[in-house]
Amino acid sequence: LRIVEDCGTAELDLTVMADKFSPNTTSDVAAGIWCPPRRKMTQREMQWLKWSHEYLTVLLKTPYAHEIGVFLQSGWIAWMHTDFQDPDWKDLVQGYRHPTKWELTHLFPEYKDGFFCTTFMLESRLFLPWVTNRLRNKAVKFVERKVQSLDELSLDYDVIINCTGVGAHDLVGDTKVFPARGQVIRVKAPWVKHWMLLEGKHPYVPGIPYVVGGSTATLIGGIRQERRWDLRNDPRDTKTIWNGVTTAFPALKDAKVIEERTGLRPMREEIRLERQEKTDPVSGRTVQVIHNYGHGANGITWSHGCAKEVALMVKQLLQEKTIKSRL
Ligand SMILES: Cc1cc2nc3c(=O)[nH]c(=O)nc-3n(C[C@H](O)[C@H](O)[C@H](O)COP(=O)(O)OP(=O)(O)OC[C@H]3O[C@@H](n4cnc5c(N)ncnc54)[C@H](O)[C@@H]3O)c2cc1C
Ligand SMILES: CC(C)C[C@@H](N)C(=O)O
Repeated sequence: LRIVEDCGTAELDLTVMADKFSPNTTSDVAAGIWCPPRRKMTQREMQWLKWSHEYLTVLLKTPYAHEIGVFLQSGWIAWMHTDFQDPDWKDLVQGYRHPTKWELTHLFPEYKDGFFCTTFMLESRLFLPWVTNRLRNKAVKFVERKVQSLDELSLDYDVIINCTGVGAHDLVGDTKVFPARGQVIRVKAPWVKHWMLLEGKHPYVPGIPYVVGGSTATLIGGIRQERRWDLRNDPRDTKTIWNGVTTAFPALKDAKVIEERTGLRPMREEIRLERQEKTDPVSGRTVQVIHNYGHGANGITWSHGCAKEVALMVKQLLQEKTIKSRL
């Protein structure tokens, strides 16, 4: 969508290729809260976050924001330790502050610190169908296909944008990418109006439970299993989620279950967003690859900022006239 909006379609013939489309992607499993990781950010990462935030600000003011899953929600991260450090992006979200004494005493007993803020929600299960329709209306093609190697595409396309998430591990043999398996339960609990995420080992709350209000359902979770690849819902994880969430937030005990989903967060030490020139081993034809994957537990948060940089790279390629038109 960013490429279409920033580069136009006049010069471009675009195809979106994937083995799974919405509602069957990792992004469809995500809660969709705009919350970056709490680590030191580079200047480039801060730029992506600013671009993402700006884009959501524009979407929020459209009359169809609610239909595409964009809205604001306030909430807390409660932190078990006293060493909590304010993140570099704290001024991008609204009203960032530490929890009050009342909140720590009554909402998050035993937790020591954390923060409260108001931030965006972007629900992929509503947003992705909207993007798909918009792209179809711009004559962008959609092809369901599993790609085994980028070489398969180098005869038919001038630019390949590799946004394969955890799939990049096999597709381009990037062993730095690995899954952090997550499982979530969508429940009917319209009384939940805030997100709450508990972090660190608590004396009696099991796991790392979280609750996030959505436009039609509330999402509860807290599973994070590194290097586990299977996508089936595991009843042991269901139990862990229920025990953690209902111990911390007893009002959820009677919430009706709508569905359970499992997804693989595409973990990588840093996001890979870079250009690479590839020469087809058989034909000798050169193709431009833009890699954009490895967004970890926060891919919805990064998405528009990274997409904007990809669009700038495509624009640059068009200016260099190194490509013709097929993406
Ligand atoms: C439980 C859970 C909760 C989360 N909550 C949040 C949240 O609240 N906020 C947030 O910012 N992030 C959250 N995330 C993280 C976020 O979901 C991911 O970072 C994001 O979805 C990654 O998006 P992606 O497009 O890179 O990957 P995906 O959504 O996995 O999309 C990759 C696409 O590439 C295709 N593909 C892969 N390999 C191939 C191949 N070889 N051939 C063809 N197609 C291929 C796939 O079929 C898919 O269509 C959460 C993740 C989980 C699991
Ligand atoms: C919903 C969020 C509080 C947590 C989400 N990023 C996850 O990876 O599960």
